[in-house]
Amino acid sequence: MSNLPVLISREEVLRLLHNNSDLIPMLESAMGMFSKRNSTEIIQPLRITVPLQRYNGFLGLMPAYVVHEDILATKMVSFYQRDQDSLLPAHQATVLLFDPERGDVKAVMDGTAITEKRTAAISAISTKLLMPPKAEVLCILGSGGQAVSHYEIFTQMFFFKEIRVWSRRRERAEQFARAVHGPVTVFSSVKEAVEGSDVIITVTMAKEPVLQGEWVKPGAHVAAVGACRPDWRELDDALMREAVVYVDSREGASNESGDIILSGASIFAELGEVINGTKPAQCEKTTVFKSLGMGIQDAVSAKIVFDQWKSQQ
Ligand SMILES: NC(=O)C1=CN([C@@H]2O[C@H](COP(=O)(O)OP(=O)(O)OC[C@H]3O[C@@H](n4cnc5c(N)ncnc54)[C@H](O)[C@@H]3O)[C@@H](O)[C@H]2O)C=CC1
Ligand SMILES: O=C(O)C1=NCCCC1
Repeated sequence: MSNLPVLISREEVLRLLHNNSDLIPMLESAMGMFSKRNSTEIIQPLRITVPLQRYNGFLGLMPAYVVHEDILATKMVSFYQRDQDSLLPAHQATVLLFDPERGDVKAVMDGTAITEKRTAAISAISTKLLMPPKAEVLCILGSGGQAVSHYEIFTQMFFFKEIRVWSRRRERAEQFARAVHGPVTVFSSVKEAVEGSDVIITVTMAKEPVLQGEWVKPGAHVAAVGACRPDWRELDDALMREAVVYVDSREGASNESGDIILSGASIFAELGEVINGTKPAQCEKTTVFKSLGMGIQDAVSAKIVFDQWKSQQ
């Protein structure tokens, strides 16, 4: 009979991934491996998304097998476009980590925390590779869970002289500023927040563009994390067409990103190709990294959490 899986809570996942020195190198290694398209090394089908039209939401299923590390996992994530006043969460996820040989589930862990941490870590990798030299001003558009996790890892990994935040409701941006452990300036308009910024992170639930290319400083890097449906946008056509566009996965971006599909922008490279050195990082140009999220990112993060958790029992 198989053993019962262990349950790892949100608090434990956050604690085990906080400041974890394995997260960035393991994500980079998996992304690089993915971009080699060697199907004996990485198996990751396109995300299955089940629309929940009645509730304005989706259920995403994200299985992945990282063969060289022998990590088999799947994430189930629900996400909803809620009314501004709704008290229900926008995202909830669970990750199942399997024993690939036996086929049983070793751990069931909070996937919402994994999603927050790994998505921010991937944006930080894109920024490390693609930001202009001497980047001084960071701008965050949005003030939810991803905004917080991005603030945390970006302040750990980089030094910005100024960090700005904008949110649809100013009081939410002020709430964010009180919640994070460090300086941040609240802006009331996207244009003012963005102008002069060297790195811009978009972490909104917008369906229409919030960021316009004409506001973006030439040479800036944009880590675009929201708008994960083929008809949703965060960035306008001008930005998508003028910038050099990088993605996490060509298949994911071509199927799921409204910013790419609707603007007709061409994809220059995957992040993994830059990591592998097979495509250049065009830091002198305006760059957009369009992130959709990948099962391998969850699998690698779940393995780190499980190994750390086990070592502390
Ligand atoms: N690329 C990836 O791997 C992942 C992407 N995401 C996406 O990142 C985005 C942020 O996620 P969370 O912070 O977890 O969500 P959240 O619900 O905690 O925060 C969303 C933020 O967007 C703002 N917002 C909502 N509608 C807006 C609109 N029409 N215009 C401007 N701002 C609006 C909200 O005020 C809030 O500040 C979402 O689009 C989510 O689907 C989430 C997880 C992984
Ligand atoms: O990768 C993920 O996890 C998600 N991506 C897009 C939206 C919801 C969660």
